[in-house]
Amino acid sequence: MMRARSSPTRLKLLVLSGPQVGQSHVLAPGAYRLGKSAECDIVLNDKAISRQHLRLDVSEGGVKATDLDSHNGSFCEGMRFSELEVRPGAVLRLGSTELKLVPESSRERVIPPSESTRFGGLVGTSRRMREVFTLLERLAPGGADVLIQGETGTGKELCAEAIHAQGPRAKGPFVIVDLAGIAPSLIESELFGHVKGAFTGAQADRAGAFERAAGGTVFLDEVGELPVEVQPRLLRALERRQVKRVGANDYRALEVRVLAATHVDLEKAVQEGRFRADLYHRLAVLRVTLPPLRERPEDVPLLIDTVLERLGRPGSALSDATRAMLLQYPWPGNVRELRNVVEQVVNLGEEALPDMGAAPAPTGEQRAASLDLPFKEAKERLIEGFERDYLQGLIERCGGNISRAAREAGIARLYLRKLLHKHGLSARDTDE
Ligand SMILES: Nc1ncnc2c1ncn2[C@@H]1O[C@H](COP(=O)(O)OP(=O)(O)OP(=O)(O)O)[C@@H](O)[C@H]1O
Repeated sequence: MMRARSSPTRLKLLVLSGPQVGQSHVLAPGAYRLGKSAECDIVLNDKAISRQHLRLDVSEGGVKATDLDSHNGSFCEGMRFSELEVRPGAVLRLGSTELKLVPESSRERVIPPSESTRFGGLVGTSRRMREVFTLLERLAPGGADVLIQGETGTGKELCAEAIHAQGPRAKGPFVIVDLAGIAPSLIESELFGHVKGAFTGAQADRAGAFERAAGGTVFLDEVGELPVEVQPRLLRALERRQVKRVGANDYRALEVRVLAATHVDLEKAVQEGRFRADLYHRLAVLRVTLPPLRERPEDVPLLIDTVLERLGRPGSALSDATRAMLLQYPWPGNVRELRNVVEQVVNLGEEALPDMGAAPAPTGEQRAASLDLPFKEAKERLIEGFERDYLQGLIERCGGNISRAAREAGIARLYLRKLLHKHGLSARDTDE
């Protein structure tokens, strides 16, 4: 096999299940054959795998997987494929063997997927979600603080509720603080409370969220929005389990579990100086990452049924054709968007489907395909794709700041917020 002398980001293949579970294979650039035959580069002794089952072509540009006409087929995220560009994080399944592509430096270990397809209100049949359930089953009863990461709509709040409900302080209060929805100047008092006269408008003593959550759990949503000057205070509260109201002199000891969630990459925020490294490390001791829905389409059918059940509607409320369409969609707004679409279809009928809003950005191939559609539909698709590309670039350029992005694009902030919402994108709505 040919190997290049060096490669910048090497990948490895982690065997998640099957007879070789726990093994890993570093993938230098080159071609690899996977199968039961001893002649293969990666031998997998799995009865349901063909002698020569799959080929992986690894180059610096990526990894291409080609099924070698195997008897039982090759699958990725529940779909059978004959040829596929595999991105890091993807899980391939051959027979009863699952293989995950991860960076070589990854310290990720094999997590056995939970037997259960739910944890509290969270449901999911995919391996990724059942791994999350295993972590949650281990973490929740201990009562430790947990950082929950995931894109918007992936279920972070639901996850926090479930950790609280299955933790030692389940009988205590569950207090939510949405840090993105509070003016930065009021955050400290919201969290820790204040004494009368501490600032203009502080007309009486007031307990903060930490005190109100005493004996229970405080959930800090969008913790990445915490102003830098308040960050040392949160760090102190986490380390010493005590808080001081704004304007007070004394600290009060608190028995409280702290759960925090973020949809932004906090590690990047640390590198950019927007988030303190010490606070990040304290928060990230125990982490749970909820995968985006587009990486686990196997979960879509159960999620649809769960939404229908919550609406008190039978599974037959959605036709097979609609279900098939929902399976194809990339869900930029994740489970929240799926829930909204199912509700819309149930209430307005299946003709509501073409107005699903956030159409995916069309690839070159899809753009060409849309030339076959009726003019109006083709035009709408292209515009949606353009909007999404434009907004993504804009938000990235403006560091996620809505005010700056609206100024740069020459549109009103409210309109920009609506557009972002429509496309399941998020940004910070703060005044600079
Ligand atoms: N795995 C899941 N199973 C069932 N329902 C889910 C799941 N994930 C999310 N939901 C539902 O999707 C909606 C959005 O979830 P939630 O509010 O917890 O997301 P979030 O990650 O906190 O979003 P944001 O970052 O925008 O605050 C809720 O209605 C929630 O009940």
